[in-house]
Amino acid sequence: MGILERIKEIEAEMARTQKNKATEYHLGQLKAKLAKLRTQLLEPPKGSSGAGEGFEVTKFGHGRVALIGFPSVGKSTLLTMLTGTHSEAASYEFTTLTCIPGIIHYNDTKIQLLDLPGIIEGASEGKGRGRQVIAVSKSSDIVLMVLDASKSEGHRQILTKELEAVGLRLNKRPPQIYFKKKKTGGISFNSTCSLTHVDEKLCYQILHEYKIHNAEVLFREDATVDDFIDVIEGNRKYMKCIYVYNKIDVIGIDDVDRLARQPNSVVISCNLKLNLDRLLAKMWEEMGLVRVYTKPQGQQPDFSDPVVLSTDRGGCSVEDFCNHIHRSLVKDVKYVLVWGISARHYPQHCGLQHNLQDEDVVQIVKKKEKEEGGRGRFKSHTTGPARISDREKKAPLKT
Ligand SMILES: Nc1nc2c(ncn2[C@@H]2O[C@H](COP(=O)(O)OP(=O)(O)OP(=O)(O)O)[C@@H](O)[C@H]2O)c(=O)[nH]1
Ligand SMILES: [K+]
Ligand SMILES: [Mg+2]
Repeated sequence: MGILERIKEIEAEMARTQKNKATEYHLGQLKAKLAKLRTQLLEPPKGSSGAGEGFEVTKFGHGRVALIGFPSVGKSTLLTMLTGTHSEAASYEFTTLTCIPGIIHYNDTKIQLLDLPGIIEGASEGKGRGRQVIAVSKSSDIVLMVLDASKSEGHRQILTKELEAVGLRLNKRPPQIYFKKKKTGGISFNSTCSLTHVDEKLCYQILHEYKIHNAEVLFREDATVDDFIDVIEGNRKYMKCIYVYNKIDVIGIDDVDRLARQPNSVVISCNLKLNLDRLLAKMWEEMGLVRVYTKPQGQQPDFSDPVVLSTDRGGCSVEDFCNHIHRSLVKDVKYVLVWGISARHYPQHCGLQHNLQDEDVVQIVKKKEKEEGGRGRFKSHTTGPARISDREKKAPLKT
């Protein structure tokens, strides 16, 4: 029997099984079996390198955003509107057959936006180009799930299920469960809170299913059996997702209002150019990018060319900032001067571990190098925290 048939069989058995206290162990075991099969399904088939079959596009810019959705919801129209790169749009399904990259210029950063073929139910099991589309989504920093506001609201659930089936977790944080495999010593099971979804026996059984007999498990929150399986599998990707309801020009105002109030959702119309700026602002916010402006001694920072850091990728410490400029820089740094939100006063002397925030200004003071005299405008000891204002950015600097 193939993997797909076994998945179908287990899903059918789960659907038949009533959920109650007596079946909870059996259901947990089925869930673990299912998760193992899904992981197997993701492995490239034996004898293939796995290369060449996807649509790899070189990463570019400070972040990557993927457009995921059913066919003809307006993904290509949206890419063309936001990036100026033309991607063919038409009223028939599967107009787009490959991955088309474009660039969004926003807040002095460049964000790569990827248009992708439409995906359909069953994508996670290889229907259509689902597998390739999902691989590209996994490589991005956030996902925009594009939905047709005039179509069934069930589409959002179907797509979420498809993405979950391949290990993507949307708008969730990793479960607070410590898990470590050991060589010997059996299984030690502990929790820091009372558990209402699982008990020790259920967890042992799941571990048994994975043939794990020595491990340390510590639940730090009231997690579910699905969370526990996610932690054991260890290959889950936790991503932000914005639900983008397009085509609001064809629905009534009450429906627009209801959709707009759902969490993580933005309503737009490409045809009427409605709310696209709100979408960009939301996207920017969710990406959590941190722009840091470098200030050479005695000079004004270049406010059009930030170093862009990210908490999710690489971190936002002064050390990360230095590494971004040059790998060998860190060893020469004595301390840095920081102006902006992260500074308690202006300028604050900070070490490598200090965490920077969006729009901070940083001057690096190297070992055996004297810091700037007290004349520059940035030297003034303003009380923080405050952003460098737009006016300050535009004003000419006397140094
Ligand atoms: N009414 C309305 N139609 C739209 C809007 N945006 C796009 N469309 C139309 O929807 C149809 C599909 O648009 P596409 O951009 O090709 O959609 P897609 O999601 O890229 O489709 P595939 O590549 O086939 O998956 C086209 O006829 C567009 O003109 C909108 O805001 N309102
Ligand atoms: K289309
Ligand atoms: Mg398209």
